[in-house]
Amino acid sequence: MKKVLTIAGSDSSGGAGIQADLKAFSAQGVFGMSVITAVTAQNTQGVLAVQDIEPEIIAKQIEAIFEDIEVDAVKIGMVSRPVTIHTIAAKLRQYQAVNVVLDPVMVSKSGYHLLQPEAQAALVQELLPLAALVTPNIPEAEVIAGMSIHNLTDMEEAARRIHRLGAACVLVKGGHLPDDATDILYDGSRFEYLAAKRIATKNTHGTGCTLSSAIAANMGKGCAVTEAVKRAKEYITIAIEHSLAIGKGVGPTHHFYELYRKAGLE
Ligand SMILES: Nc1ncnc2c1ncn2[C@@H]1O[C@H](COP(=O)(O)OP(=O)(O)OP(=O)(O)O)[C@@H](O)[C@H]1O
Ligand SMILES: Cc1ncc(COP(=O)(O)O)c(N)n1
Repeated sequence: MKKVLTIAGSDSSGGAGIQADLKAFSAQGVFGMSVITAVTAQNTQGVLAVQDIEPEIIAKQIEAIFEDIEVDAVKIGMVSRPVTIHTIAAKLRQYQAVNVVLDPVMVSKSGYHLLQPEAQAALVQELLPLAALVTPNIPEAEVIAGMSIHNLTDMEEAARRIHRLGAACVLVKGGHLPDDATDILYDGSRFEYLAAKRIATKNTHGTGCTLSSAIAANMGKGCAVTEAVKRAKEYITIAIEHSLAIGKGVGPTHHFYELYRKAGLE
């Protein structure tokens, strides 16, 4: 079985972060492992509090895994602060981690700054060059590329700029634009459009976490980036179609729908 690691924050409500990542890994049939960077007290309505994990413990978690287990892919999510980023980058370089997918989480759907603004530069300088793929949403792509994005042409230009900053491939996600949910993948030479009809639901908590984890899982299974992104896009679309009206706010996606359907448990 392939073994895939998520380095991210814990979401107590189970819709985003580490919890979403591990559910997506299981649904994709890979063995999931986790390095927790921060513990958030969070639900479908917002983030109440965050406790960052000390860098020594983050480093030890990474060491514990890489010293013992072969890691087929790594997904990086919430990284909070500069010292967290330095620690993760140094350890991933030390262990020559492969198939690194970076979801540059900045602000939660509820508006909480999960990445301190002063950590943005470190994320770009230290984590982007380690990434086989980076998956910014529109606001994140705007910050990293230093431009505003209103349409698909702007998304292409942002992808070019982010590629120049050191990421091997860039997936700019269109979930935040008003039209169809079209994402654009750029590998430094060509653009690939991944289109899906916009699903009318408010329950999109953790969509970016789920997508990047499903991509990492498929890369861990040996897919090239384009194939991994195509499979993950199909997965996130089904997970949003069957998203769950849990809680009073923005509910989570439904990871196990496909498995339930196949087993006749729907
Ligand atoms: N309403 C929707 N219908 C269909 N697909 C959607 C919808 N909203 C988002 N998506 C898709 O979900 C994936 C995640 O995109 P999105 O832009 O929401 O990421 P994100 O903002 O990083 O997510 P999050 O911050 O919630 O983890 C993309 O493939 C996007 O196209
Ligand atoms: C621990 C953690 N990681 C990532 C997100 C982003 O997800 P969203 O934008 O849906 O709030 C989150 N809310 N919490």
